[in-house]
Amino acid sequence: MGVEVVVEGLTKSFGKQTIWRDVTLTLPPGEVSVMLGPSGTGKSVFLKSLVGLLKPEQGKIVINGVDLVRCSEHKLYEIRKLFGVLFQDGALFGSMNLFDNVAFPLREHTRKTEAEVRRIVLEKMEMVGLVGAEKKLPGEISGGMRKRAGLARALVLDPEIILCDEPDSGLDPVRTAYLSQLLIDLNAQIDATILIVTHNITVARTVPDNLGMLFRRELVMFGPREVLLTSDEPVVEQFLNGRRIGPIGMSEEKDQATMAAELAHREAGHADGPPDEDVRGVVPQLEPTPGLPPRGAVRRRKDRVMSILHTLPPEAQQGIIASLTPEERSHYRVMADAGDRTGPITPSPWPRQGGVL
Ligand SMILES: Nc1ncnc2c1ncn2[C@@H]1O[C@H](COP(=O)(O)OP(=O)(O)OP(=O)(O)O)[C@@H](O)[C@H]1O
Repeated sequence: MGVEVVVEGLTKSFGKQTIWRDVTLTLPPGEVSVMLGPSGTGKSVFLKSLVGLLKPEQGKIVINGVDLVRCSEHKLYEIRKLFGVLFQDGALFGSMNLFDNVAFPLREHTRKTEAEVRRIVLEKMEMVGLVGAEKKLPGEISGGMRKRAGLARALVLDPEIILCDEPDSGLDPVRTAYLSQLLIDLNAQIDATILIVTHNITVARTVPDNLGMLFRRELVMFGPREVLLTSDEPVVEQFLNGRRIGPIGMSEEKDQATMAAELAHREAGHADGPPDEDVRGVVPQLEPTPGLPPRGAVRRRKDRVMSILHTLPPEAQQGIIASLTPEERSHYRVMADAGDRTGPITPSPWPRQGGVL
């Protein structure tokens, strides 16, 4: 199973520019999380900090009891082996074919024989649907294939934590849907902890167990997907709906006067793109492809989320309860019309036999 990543009070600056401050969140083991945020809010800096490529000035990143911010280079090297990272552009070596690109971490970091390297590389290339493309150069394949090759390379050291920086950038909506399914299938197969940075709202609504957002140098929220998907925070509403009107501006946040002027223009009839559609709300989460094992994280997450249900906003509670099966409702002792719970839930034991949940 993937490992837990605990981030506490993390602050990162470059010179006088604070990128974000006091970020606290936990990536639960084996769960899939997505981090949203307008361009330039430091999502990539956050991923690079998690893997130890950048050093935050304050706070902790604790993995397996080791604080990456303060540990020795030797410990950092050991902890880094738990990670597989898919960088934004795939970061493939242009002069190496896909096989050698994917084999690179194995040849660099392990003493495996060429026969073992071959077996592992072909296994991972099959997982991402690249069998037969081993001899191609990165320049000879499509962007989607490059992403998948980057993912295969991120998988060769059997990572327990996978970080994906905009895995969908440059992909068409259909390829993005395939990539989303691939990430969920991978999670079902290897149960790794996954953090994805994306601007794609469909990915954010359908892939993760947890959702977070960075804005104005802070973590606006991070938690079960239902919380962000039903939030009325203006910045969340603007971002999910892709609207111009709201606190996010072209280069930075807007001041109150600009926001008021934009609203006045709209009220005076200025066309502002498509009609006001609100995509907020909880939609079903992607499931692994039939035939694959169920995701181990699903049951663990349900137990975790139900234990904190009473602390969540009523809309999120309703979204969570609506997604429960009848067996789960009875296990968690939830009434059909429940919502807006104010006290913790005491689950009853799972039945010995009975349907798969
Ligand atoms: N090594 C660095 N030195 C100085 N500033 C940096 C460095 N890396 C990133 N930054 C700055 O940190 C800020 C956040 O950058 P980052 O790439 O993390 O944003 P992002 O949220 O991932 O943006 P996007 O969504 O556009 O990819 C930017 O202002 C960037 O210029």
